[in-house]
Amino acid sequence: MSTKILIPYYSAYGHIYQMVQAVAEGAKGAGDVEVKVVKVPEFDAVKQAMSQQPPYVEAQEAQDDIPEATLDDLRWADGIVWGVPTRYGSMPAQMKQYLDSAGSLWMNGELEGKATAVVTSTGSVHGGQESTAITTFVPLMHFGMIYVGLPYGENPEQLTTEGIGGSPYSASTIAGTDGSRSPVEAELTMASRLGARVAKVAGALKTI
Ligand SMILES: Cc1cc2nc3c(=O)[nH]c(=O)nc-3n(C[C@H](O)[C@H](O)[C@H](O)COP(=O)(O)O)c2cc1C
Repeated sequence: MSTKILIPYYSAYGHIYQMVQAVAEGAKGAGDVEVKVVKVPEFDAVKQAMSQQPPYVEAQEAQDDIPEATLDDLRWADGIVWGVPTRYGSMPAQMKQYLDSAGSLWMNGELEGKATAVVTSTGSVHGGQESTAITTFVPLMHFGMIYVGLPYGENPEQLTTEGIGGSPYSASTIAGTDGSRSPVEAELTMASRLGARVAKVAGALKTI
């Protein structure tokens, strides 16, 4: 039976959306893998507040066809890669609301033993690349998931003094303080490798 990888994400301006597409490609390339990309619901208040901001409106329109994340998606998955842009050094409330809505799954241990990983994005180089991944790790441990990082051996791009994303804790990108930077090849490559790694780990865990 194929390994099922779920990629729930939130992306206001499209950077995380690009990164999770790379994760999906990597996961699909890892063998008999089925991938589902889903977006967590946006808040009405944010939709309204941003309705006159073209970068937000255009990025949302590009995601129109992506289905909204449900709790059954989490049940369906063997492995889950979360797409989590930074808000004040940690996850956005939209993503937290989705995690909080999964209380019944936590109570029933339904996510225990599933492989998991994080893809993140910040405005600036030091704006929370690592803190967002590490703080997202915390609820994932409460769910009993098995966290998959981004090893240096497989991702030598991390060994750099340049301002690019990627750390042992997560694949990541930098949006730029005005949002004008797009994910670069090295960041997309690391995201893709992370997708493949989670798919392989999730597949192996199914056999235990
Ligand atoms: C309310 C808010 C808080 C933010 N906080 C941070 C932050 O703490 N550090 C940072 O580098 N960028 C911060 N940003 C920038 C976002 O992280 C950036 O827009 C995002 O990573 C882009 O991803 P997206 O295009 O997928 O939405 C913040 C943006 C907003 C709207």
